[in-house]
Amino acid sequence: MAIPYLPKFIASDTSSMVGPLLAPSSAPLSPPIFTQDDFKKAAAYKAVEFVHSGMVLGLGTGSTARHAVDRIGDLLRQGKLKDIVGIPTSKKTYDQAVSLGIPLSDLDSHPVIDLAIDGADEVDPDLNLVKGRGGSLLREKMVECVCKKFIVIVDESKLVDFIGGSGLAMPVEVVPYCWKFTAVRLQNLFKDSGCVGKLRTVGENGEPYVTDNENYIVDLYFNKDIGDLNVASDRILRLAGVVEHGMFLDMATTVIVAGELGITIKDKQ
Ligand SMILES: O=C[C@H](O)[C@H](O)[C@H](O)COP(=O)(O)O
Repeated sequence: MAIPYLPKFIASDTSSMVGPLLAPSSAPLSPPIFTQDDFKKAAAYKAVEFVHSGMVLGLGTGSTARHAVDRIGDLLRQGKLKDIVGIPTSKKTYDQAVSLGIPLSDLDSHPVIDLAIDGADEVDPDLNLVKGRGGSLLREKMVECVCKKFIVIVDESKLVDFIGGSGLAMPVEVVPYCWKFTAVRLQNLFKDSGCVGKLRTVGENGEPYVTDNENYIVDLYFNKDIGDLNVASDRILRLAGVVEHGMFLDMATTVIVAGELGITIKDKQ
């Protein structure tokens, strides 16, 4: 069901809206132009409506999740939310939450989480996800697999017909030791899907990207559907040297999608 969201969204925060939304009413009527970031923010704000005082919250990572974390910080500052405990899913989110004064803890002290809100790189029709293109998949999965409710927030560009369907990376976190050996083994698992595995690098010299957990990431690219996702997951996780992969299967309880037509809320059946 598509819910018209723009009037509420505009009313809640106009400070970062693009020009046409702020045009005076006397201006000639033209269709509002929304950026992808506007959609991310709209989805994030809608998700934060599910947050209640006293909750233990998984705080996601990425350009969409950071809007949710900002919003939670705002509501705490305004006194509209109280007694929140945040469990950040990355060092970056930890820093953001600290800067906003959100009280934080970890899974050792809070092994059960009421609600997590996070972005995703791909969402398939069954609400399976690809996550980790920002490199935070391991901590995200650790936090989000112990949530009573996991709300995923995306703009409509993240919807795919099948996992891998965007043609972009499905990240796998691997230990640095003999990463090439592991990358080749990963690639060989999915030969039939034309899999290519590439070490994620940063900077001009192509240094390996290092995760918060001091590991590397091998990005897998497919040119075909990889078939049964649970089988694929098991095969990846059985390889020594693999720490975790970015397929989040059967974990999302709700996906909030923002796009040209408004906000759509999809609940896990
Ligand atoms: O590692 C990064 C996370 O999984 C992000 O949640 C995911 O990549 C989506 O990020 P963004 O909201 O920036 O598209």
